Amino acid sequence: MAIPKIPAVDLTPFFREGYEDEKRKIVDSITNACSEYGFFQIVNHGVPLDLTSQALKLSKSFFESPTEAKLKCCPLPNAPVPAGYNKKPNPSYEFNEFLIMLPPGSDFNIFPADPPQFREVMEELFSQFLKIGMVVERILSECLGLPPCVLKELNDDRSWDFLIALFYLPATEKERIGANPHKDVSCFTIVLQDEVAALEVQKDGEWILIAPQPGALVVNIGDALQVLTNDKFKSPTHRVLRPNGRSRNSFAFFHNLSGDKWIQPLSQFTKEIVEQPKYRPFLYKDYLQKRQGNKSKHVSRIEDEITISYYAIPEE
Ligand SMILES: O=C(O)CCC(=O)C(=O)O
Ligand SMILES: [Fe+2]
Repeated sequence: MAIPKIPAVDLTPFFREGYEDEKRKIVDSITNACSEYGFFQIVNHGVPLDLTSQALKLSKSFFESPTEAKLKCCPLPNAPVPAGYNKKPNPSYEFNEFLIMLPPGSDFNIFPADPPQFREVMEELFSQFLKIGMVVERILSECLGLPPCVLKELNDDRSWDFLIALFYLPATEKERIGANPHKDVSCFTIVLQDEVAALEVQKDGEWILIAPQPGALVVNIGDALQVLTNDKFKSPTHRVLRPNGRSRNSFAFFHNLSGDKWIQPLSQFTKEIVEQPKYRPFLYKDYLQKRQGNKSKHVSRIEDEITISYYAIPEE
């Protein structure tokens, strides 16, 4: 069997005091993976595996439930993010259904009433993603050669993070795309995938599979970190192909910044190393809204979508 190109890194040392050499090795492998692919995988991340498998099972049975049951979970009209059940408009260029969740306790969250444990399991999964997100944030700061608290000090507001449960139908003869090639708006994203191989990252024009590994979580860099690091870590283009003969489900957790934050390349990646900033300052919320706008257009062409290059300063 071919060795997966994006293997999983064992985070155990980060949950212990000491082990400085081991931690440094992990930081090195993650730095390499981020520079090469913008993706890495983690195991022994502290998120309980019985929780991840229960959440995957519950989400699958929700998406397989009758349409009327799912439509009871439609987003509220005034929600800032369409929390609840969404299905791509038809005709559409992608084929997935998803359930958006805001942090536990948000008034906008809408969960199916049945089974009764659905809400509790998803809220617990959210809390676990928040926790591992903060560990990953520290590790990424170190990968960037910064003190571990830099990203937390820049933004400690976790209320803009959100979690999406995704469901992809099997491929048909005509349609194979589950999620179109895209880059995430987040600072970084953590993905829990089931055992179906479908997620791919683009590198040098080739699509590379993020092979599912038991117990692993996938992490990818998002646009916000690309801007903050002035392109030192780039947000990778990735896509999901619908599998043959079966459905796939996954969760994507977006570790964001506060929407009210103005973002621009940090001085550590510009002034301090005599580099010109590659992006002009912008309000993170502004970008989130523009990207949301891409999604809700009924007929959309990928070329027409707004991406992070909207804020790029043209090179002289
Ligand atoms: O389903 C997946 O594995 C990834 C989904 C994704 O890329 C996204 O929601 O941004
Ligand atoms: Fe994505």
